[in-house]
Amino acid sequence: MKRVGLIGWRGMVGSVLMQRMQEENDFADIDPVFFSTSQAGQAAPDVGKSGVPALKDAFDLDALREMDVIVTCQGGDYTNKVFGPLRGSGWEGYWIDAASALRMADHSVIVLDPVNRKVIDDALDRGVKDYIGGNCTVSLMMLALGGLLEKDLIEWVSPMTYQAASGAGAQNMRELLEQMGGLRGSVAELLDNPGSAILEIDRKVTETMRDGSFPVEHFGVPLAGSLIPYIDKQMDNGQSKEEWKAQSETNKILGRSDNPIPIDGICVRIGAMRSHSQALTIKLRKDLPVDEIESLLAEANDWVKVIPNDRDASIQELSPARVTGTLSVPIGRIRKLAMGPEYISAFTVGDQLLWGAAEPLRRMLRILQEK
Ligand SMILES: NC(=O)C1=CN([C@@H]2O[C@H](COP(=O)(O)OP(=O)(O)OC[C@H]3O[C@@H](n4cnc5c(N)ncnc54)[C@H](OP(=O)(O)O)[C@@H]3O)[C@@H](O)[C@H]2O)C=CC1
Ligand SMILES: N[C@@H](CC(=O)OP(=O)(O)O)C(=O)O
Repeated sequence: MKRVGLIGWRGMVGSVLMQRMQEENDFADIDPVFFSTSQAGQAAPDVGKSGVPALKDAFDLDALREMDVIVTCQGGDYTNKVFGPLRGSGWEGYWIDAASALRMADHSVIVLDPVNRKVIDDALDRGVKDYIGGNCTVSLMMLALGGLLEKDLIEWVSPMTYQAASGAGAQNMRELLEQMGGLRGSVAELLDNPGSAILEIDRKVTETMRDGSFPVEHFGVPLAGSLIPYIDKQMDNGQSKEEWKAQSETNKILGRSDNPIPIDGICVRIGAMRSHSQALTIKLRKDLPVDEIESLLAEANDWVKVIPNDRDASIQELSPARVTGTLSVPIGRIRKLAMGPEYISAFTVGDQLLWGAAEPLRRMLRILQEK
């Protein structure tokens, strides 16, 4: 049984990973060892197994070196600090990581096995040891478009995203709710009176949002009742780092970095809690009928679900409210665009903590166990 070191397991992504591993009974097949950067010595979480040691220090290279596999959701700073010295000390175990730090490294593979199992298997055969989860928006888009990507039917994609607060972290989710509550509170009396003027309500809400006491410590600006058209760092070419990831990561996942599919759009943070949505403009390599496109998409994997392009099905099925907490990746609003027969639209939604972060990692751990 493989000794698996788990780091970052009590964070937001890590907790979702733990929950999924328990649901799928993954702990039965591994020998888990839990680490912490701040709580070494405390009791390990109960995963229904005896003999699990107390939390080890996540910076203790000797303890880490004893692991056959390390799974970390602790974040890029931790990876940058520990990975180099650990490998430098001769450790040859498998490193599975949610953070972006090693994604584009030559020695790593980005894992999304329903889409790139072959790339993963080839890498395992070549002795690659570093397997990194993709960016949430990228993984969710690729699961949704798997059927078209597999058949190389996409010439280019422009994703315009509507990303949830969870992508920015736990504190940001809390801040979004504080902002929502603050806005509601500022007009409570007016709302209680059905006869009050809506423009007065609107004026007060806007005033509250712009007030210096409005909670914006984590987002920097209001998100509730507003949006933020920039995610991650600023790059010199005008893209945000989140926008840059779309093309670079997708093509690395597909193993076609030398013949990349152009993918570029604008990433926007909206006031959803933990599911990302994206509106896609796609240029196909040829004119395909919509029903054929839908069949290809629907057949690609067990999680994608094609939603008919009608109003009721779209508003019921294609929303964060519907998708959050599930592994389902619905895609709908598929239709030909006015630009020509090769141009189609689509809209897709997915839980960014499940398929967007935790699920590809636990599945990679499963793949290692099969080997
Ligand atoms: N948020 C996201 O959507 C995504 C995040 N990622 C990656 O995963 C990394 C971790 O993200 P995320 O899970 O959001 O980070 P969190 O901030 O939720 O957790 C990170 C670590 O903070 C420590 N911690 C301190 N106080 C607490 C507390 N009260 N509750 C829980 N943990 C606490 C824990 O480490 P310790 O036990 O050592 O103290 C924990 O592992 C990111 O940096 C990113 O690289 C990847 C994809 C998506
Ligand atoms: N940047 C993503 C979340 C994330 O953690 O992405 P990455 O794993 O690429 O750093 C978002 O804000 O929604």
